[in-house]
Amino acid sequence: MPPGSAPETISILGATGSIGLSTLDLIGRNPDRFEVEALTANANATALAELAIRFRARLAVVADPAAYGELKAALAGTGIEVAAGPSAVQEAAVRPVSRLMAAIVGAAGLAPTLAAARSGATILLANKECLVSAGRLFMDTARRHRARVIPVDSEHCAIFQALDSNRPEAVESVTITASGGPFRTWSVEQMARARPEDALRHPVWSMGAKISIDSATLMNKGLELIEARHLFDLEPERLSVVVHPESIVHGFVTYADGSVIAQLALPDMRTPIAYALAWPERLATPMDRLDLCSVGRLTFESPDLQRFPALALAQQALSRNDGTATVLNAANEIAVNAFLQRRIKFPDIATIVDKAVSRADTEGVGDVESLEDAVALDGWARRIAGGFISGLLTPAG
Ligand SMILES: NC(=O)C1=CN([C@@H]2O[C@H](COP(=O)(O)OP(=O)(O)OC[C@H]3O[C@@H](n4cnc5c(N)ncnc54)[C@H](OP(=O)(O)O)[C@@H]3O)[C@@H](O)[C@H]2O)C=CC1
Ligand SMILES: CC(=O)[C@@H](O)[C@H](O)COP(=O)(O)O
Ligand SMILES: [Mn+2]
Repeated sequence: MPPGSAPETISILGATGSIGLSTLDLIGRNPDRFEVEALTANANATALAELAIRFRARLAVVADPAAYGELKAALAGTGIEVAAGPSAVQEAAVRPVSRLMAAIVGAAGLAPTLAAARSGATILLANKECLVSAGRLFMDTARRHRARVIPVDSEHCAIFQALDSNRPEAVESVTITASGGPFRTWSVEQMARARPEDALRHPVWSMGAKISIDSATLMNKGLELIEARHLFDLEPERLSVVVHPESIVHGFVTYADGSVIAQLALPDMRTPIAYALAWPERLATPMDRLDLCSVGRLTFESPDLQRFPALALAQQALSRNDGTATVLNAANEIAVNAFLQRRIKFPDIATIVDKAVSRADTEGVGDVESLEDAVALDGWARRIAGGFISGLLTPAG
């Protein structure tokens, strides 16, 4: 940023979460460079109010209307605007800002992030489910309204940096890495007994609960393949996953001449977030630097689709152009919640997603041409997955 420039304004959807807090950590370290416009959360009014005060936000919004009273009371006399409800989150998302961090977890992020795309915003996209649920619609909308989409997901930030935008035809393949999650070396029998606390213990990253469970099933990598397809407009055949337990290499692009361009960094989300906050500039970060001699060895292996069927399910959805990925995503959200509530076992997550996708196939999956299509298909898949969980439905009907 040139000296004397006005600060950039930033809004954060999902400010109280893991990505939201890491973003605010960087903003707090650069008070001359960034100002906060709007912060949103779901129901965590106390944490949101504290952040809004500390970062001098102009607006604080909770999606859950039941949390409005608590937020209003906590911000009384501060001059910070307060609002509640999904439509207020959407209004926060379209407030004019320099950059919008989209870090709501799950398909709940789709409507506000799509609204931001329609407003032509510069979107720092962490909310991968929005691209899984409605990737073509989202990217077409962004293109039509000249919204810029800068990836935040670590692998996609890596690919974004490794891609040569002048030579898209020279890209042979794109590979994203997976840590392998907490169960990388566990047998099927061990995984059948895995408890939520085991699955939440990620070996490398500290993240929110939903993405941590997705990492344990490897569904996260499947969602990321679909995310990459839409973000970079790549054919499914060019996309692959390699397991890399050290999580130092985040992704790489193989070019027609055999060159492989990778991005490496210690696993800390503040690095990709800093990249997105400053692109095309670079923001200084306070973390340790990668020292390859102290890391010593970088190892790689193929994902085991037998032990991790969720990845195989997502790979099948990757090559479909209809709403299969919308169904996969919604059923996964329901199954992950049920596992976290100890209502189902760990392997049931993939089984329920499989059953929901098969049911959609049998009934004929529609296309996702609009937000309404995505919301309807998402709702249908949630009901179907919920029915399977409750044992009310059988695969035959
Ligand atoms: N954490 C990470 O390191 C990474 C995360 N991502 C992606 O970023 C996104 C956020 O992940 P993460 O920060 O871990 O998630 P968290 O669970 O830590 O935070 C989620 C945020 O979304 C808010 N939220 C939850 N539900 C709703 C809703 N229905 N409406 C509005 N807001 C809601 C939460 O508010 P409240 O606190 O009130 O519940 C919270 O602010 C996900 O899509 C994830 O896949 C991608 C790469 C890495
Ligand atoms: C930090 C990040 O980008 C996560 O999506 C991460 O990739 C999760 O770890 P896994 O590689 O285990 O899924
Ligand atoms: Mn990732």
